[in-house]
Amino acid sequence: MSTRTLPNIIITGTPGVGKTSHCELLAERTGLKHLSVNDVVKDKECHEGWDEEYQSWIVDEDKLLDAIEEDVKKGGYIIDWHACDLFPKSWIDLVIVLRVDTKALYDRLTARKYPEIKLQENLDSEIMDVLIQEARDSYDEEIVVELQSNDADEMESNVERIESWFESWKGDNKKEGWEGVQPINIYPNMAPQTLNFITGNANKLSEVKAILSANNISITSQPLDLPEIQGDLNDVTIDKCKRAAEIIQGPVLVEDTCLCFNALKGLPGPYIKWFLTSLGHEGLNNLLAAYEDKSAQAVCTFAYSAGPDHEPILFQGITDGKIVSARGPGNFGWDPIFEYEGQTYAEMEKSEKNKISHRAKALAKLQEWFAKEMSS
Ligand SMILES: O=P(O)(O)OP(=O)(O)OP(=O)(O)OC[C@H]1O[C@@H](n2cnc3c(O)ncnc32)[C@H](O)[C@@H]1O
Ligand SMILES: [Mg+2]
Repeated sequence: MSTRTLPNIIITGTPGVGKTSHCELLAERTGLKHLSVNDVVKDKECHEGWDEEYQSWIVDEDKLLDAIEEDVKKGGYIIDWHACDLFPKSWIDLVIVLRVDTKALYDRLTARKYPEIKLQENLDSEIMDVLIQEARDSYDEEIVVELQSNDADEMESNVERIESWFESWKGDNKKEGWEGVQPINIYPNMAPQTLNFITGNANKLSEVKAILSANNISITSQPLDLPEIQGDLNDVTIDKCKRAAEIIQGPVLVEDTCLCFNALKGLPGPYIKWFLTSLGHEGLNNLLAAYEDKSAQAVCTFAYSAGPDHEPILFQGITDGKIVSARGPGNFGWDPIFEYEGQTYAEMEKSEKNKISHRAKALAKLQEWFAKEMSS
C-alpha cells in the first residue's frame, strides 16, 4: 500500500490515440505533472540506440525505471507512454487505456508519416486490443479503465471524468487515509442523467450519491412523505414510485430497504423500520434468541419511473449477513447489527460498505439499465 498523498495515473494506448493531449489537458486542470516517457528516454538516454526501421528509440526499461523511480514514488504524475506493463503495480493508482477507431488512427498515423511497417503494426495492435490486454494483465481490474478518444468532445469528457476521479481520490485519502481507489465511470458512453431520488432518509441519500459519484448519474432529491402500503415488498416499492411520479409529474427514483431474518421466514422484511423504532438493536437480536440461525438478508429495491404514465422498473440488490449484538457507530439504521464477513456495516469504512452493500448491488443494476437505455 502506498503512502502517496497524490495519485499516479498512466495514460496509455497505441501511438496516435491522443495520450499527450489528454495528459497535457489533465495536467493543466489538476496540477499533476505530465511525465512524457518519450522525453525521459531521450533526455536521460535510457535507450540502446535508434531503430532506423521503426524510427524510434530502443528503450532500456531498467534505465528508464531507475531514472523516474525517485520522483514517481512520491506521487502526482501522469505517465504518458504506449506501454504500461513495465511500471510496478505499487506505483500506480489508475490506468487509462485510450481507444480509437481504426479509420481515425490510420489518418493520424499517416499524418505523422510513420514508416509503413510501424503504421501496420500499430493498427494491428489497436485492432487486437493489445494494450488493454496488457493493462488488464498487469494491474488490478478495478483500476484499469478503457475510454474512447475519437474526437475533441470525447477528450473533454474523458478529462472531466479523470478529474473527478482525482478529486474523490484526494478527498478520501485525506478523510480516512484510504489507500485504494474509487471506482471510475464504467459506462463512459452513457449520456449524463439526473435522477430525482425521493426519500426522507438522509443516510440513504448520501450513500446513493457516494456510490454514483464517479458516474454519469447525478442525484437531486426531494423528501415526500409517502404512505407505504403493506404487503409484498415489490408492491410497496412500486406503489410508492407511482405516487411519487404522480406528485412530481416527472421522472422519479425511490427506494425501499428490507431486513429479512431467515429463521423468521423473511420477517421483519418491509416492516424493519417499524421494528427498529419500537424494539431497537437489542430487541431485534432478541427476536432471534430462540433460533440457532442468525443469518439475514439485506434487500434494497429501487424503483424508477419515467413519469406518471410509466410503469415503474425495479432494481434489486441483496447482501447476505448475520444478525449480531450492536458494534460500531450507530448512525444509520440497523448497520451496527448486520455483520458481513466479520465486520458489521457500521464498523466498515463507508467506501467499503458501498462496494458490497445491498444498495450498491441494486445501483449497479440500475446503472447498467440506464447505460443500455441511453445508448440504444
Ligand atoms: O423515505 P424512504 O426512502 O422510504 O426512507 P425510510 O427511512 O423510510 O426507509 P425504508 O422505508 O426503506 O425503511 C428501511 C429501514 O431500514 C433502515 N435502513 C435502510 N438502509 C439501511 C442500511 O443500508 N443500513 C442500515 N439501515 C438501513 C432505514 O433507516 C429504515 O429504518
Ligand atoms: Mg420509508
